[in-house]
Amino acid sequence: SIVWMNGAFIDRSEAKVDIEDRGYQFGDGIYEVIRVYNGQLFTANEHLERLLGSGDKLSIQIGYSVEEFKGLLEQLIEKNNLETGIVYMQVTRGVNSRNHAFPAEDTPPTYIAYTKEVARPTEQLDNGVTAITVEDIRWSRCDIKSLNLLGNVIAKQKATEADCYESIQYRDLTVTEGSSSNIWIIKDNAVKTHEANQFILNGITRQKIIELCQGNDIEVVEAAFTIEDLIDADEVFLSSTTAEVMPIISINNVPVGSGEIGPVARKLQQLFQDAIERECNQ
Ligand SMILES: Cc1ncc(COP(=O)(O)O)c(CN[C@@H]2CONC2=O)c1O
Repeated sequence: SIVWMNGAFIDRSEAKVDIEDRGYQFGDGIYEVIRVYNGQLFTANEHLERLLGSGDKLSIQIGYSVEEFKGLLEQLIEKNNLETGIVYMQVTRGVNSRNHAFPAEDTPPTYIAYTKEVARPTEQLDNGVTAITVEDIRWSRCDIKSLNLLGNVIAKQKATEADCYESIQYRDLTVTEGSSSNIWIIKDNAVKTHEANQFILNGITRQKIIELCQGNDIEVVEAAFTIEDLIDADEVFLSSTTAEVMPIISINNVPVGSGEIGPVARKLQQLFQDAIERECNQ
């Protein structure tokens, strides 16, 4: 397959990273995962705006505009004949002899983008998934989509070891987000999710769901909720670029609500599907 690396389209086998790349040595970089349906990028502008925003927050000098990146990613999708999948895109602070402090400002970032076939998780979307709760041990800049993912990796590993799909993280007793997703509860027909601050990633899917709620008379509140609220919810679901609107039917082996996927999650799945069809004329 073809990857885009540092301005050139090359074969995947030629893509090499220097042993002193700061992404490799410090996790000093940022990334995005963008969905492709029907051979078309979905919510690319939002993802690429967030990528540039992550660069600003870390003072990584990104040398491409949203439009320039979008053009390159469309070429990459074309070259790999990608129909349904993702584009993984990453920018690090570049290569320099190992030193914690930033290298000279004119050090070129390392850019990589590659495609991957990823089917829609239809079985899980139809039947729901399971989750466990784990303490959120991450740093306090989770709003930056950085390569510093060890806290997320450990949380996801715990879910996997428990034969679950996701870990629901909490700080003190407040639910923050999943290891690679945002978390939502529904109680008395009101949808609630953690506010977008430094303790969660402001998911693009999260933003789309809020938009869909507001446009379809579904009450939605961006506010923190506790583990208690989670256990007491009528419905729970997670959201991410790859998981879409993913119902959670049990948490720590306890069924959520009736144990069946609820009507609000079903409605949001339909609205999200409609949004995909509109944008990717699927
Ligand atoms: C920590 C975290 N929170 C929330 C989300 C959801 O954000 P989006 O709605 O913008 O996807 C992600 C997605 N992480 C990407 C998405 O898929 N795989 C990943 O690592 C994430 O890693």
